Amino acid sequence: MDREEALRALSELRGSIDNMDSALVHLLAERFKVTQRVGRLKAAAGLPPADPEREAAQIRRLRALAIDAELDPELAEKFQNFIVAEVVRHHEQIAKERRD
Ligand SMILES: O=C(O)C(=O)C[C@]1(C(=O)O)C=C[C@@H](O)C=C1
Repeated sequence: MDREEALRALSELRGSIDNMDSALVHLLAERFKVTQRVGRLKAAAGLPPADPEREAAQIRRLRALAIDAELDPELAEKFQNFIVAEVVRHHEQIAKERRD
């Protein structure tokens, strides 16, 4: 493969990466819209921001899905933990704003 061909192939692959990154941003936006509602619901009902049992079940499920999809389950777990930590932070903020 010469340099020209390599650059064409790279550009095509990057187009696909950009489409998938866009999809991820849209999915995350929807997920955070829903978790904001969950945060308000929990704060109104006096429920704790975090639910460790639910989190453990989500990790088990996502690790199994990742293995099935040939994705490193460690990556799936790290990604989920990163997202959920941010959600819990938002829930705590919502609960605090309700108290103040
Ligand atoms: O399901 C809940 O109870 C949520 O608050 C949502 C969520 C999530 O982002 O999936 C976030 C925090 C909880 O610890 C568990 C799950």
